[in-house]
Amino acid sequence: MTPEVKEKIDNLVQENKIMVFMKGNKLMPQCGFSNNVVQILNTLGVPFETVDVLSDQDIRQGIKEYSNWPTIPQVYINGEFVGGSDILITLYQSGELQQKVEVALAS
Ligand SMILES: N[C@@H](CCC(=O)N[C@@H](CS)C(=O)NCC(=O)O)C(=O)O
Ligand code: FES
Repeated sequence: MTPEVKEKIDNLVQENKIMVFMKGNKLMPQCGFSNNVVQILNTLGVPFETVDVLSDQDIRQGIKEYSNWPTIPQVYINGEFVGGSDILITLYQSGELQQKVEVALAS
């Protein structure tokens, strides 16, 4: 990943309390895994930003290196990598995601 791509990702995860790297966008997810994440965050009713990695190959590859995580989607909360679809589902079901989000939005 170039320094420019790293800086772009740094800015995205620092400027948005909940940042989602996904395929497609909120209104039209282009993959079921990305759709899972969007549906969970919509259900929680929290504000979140998204980046469509299908329209930015540098970010698509860069975010995997940045997070040391091989797949999309990737969710960041308060600048911290939380996980992909499976992890979000688990955290949502246990109530931990609500907690994390509340802490992040209050900070
Ligand atoms: N088990 C993963 C599923 C995500 C996944 O397998 N993503 C694949 C297919 S969308 C991926 O990102 N492949 C690499 C790529 O498309 O760049 C999760 O929990 O997020
Ligand atoms: S785009 Fe095929 S599984 Fe995500």
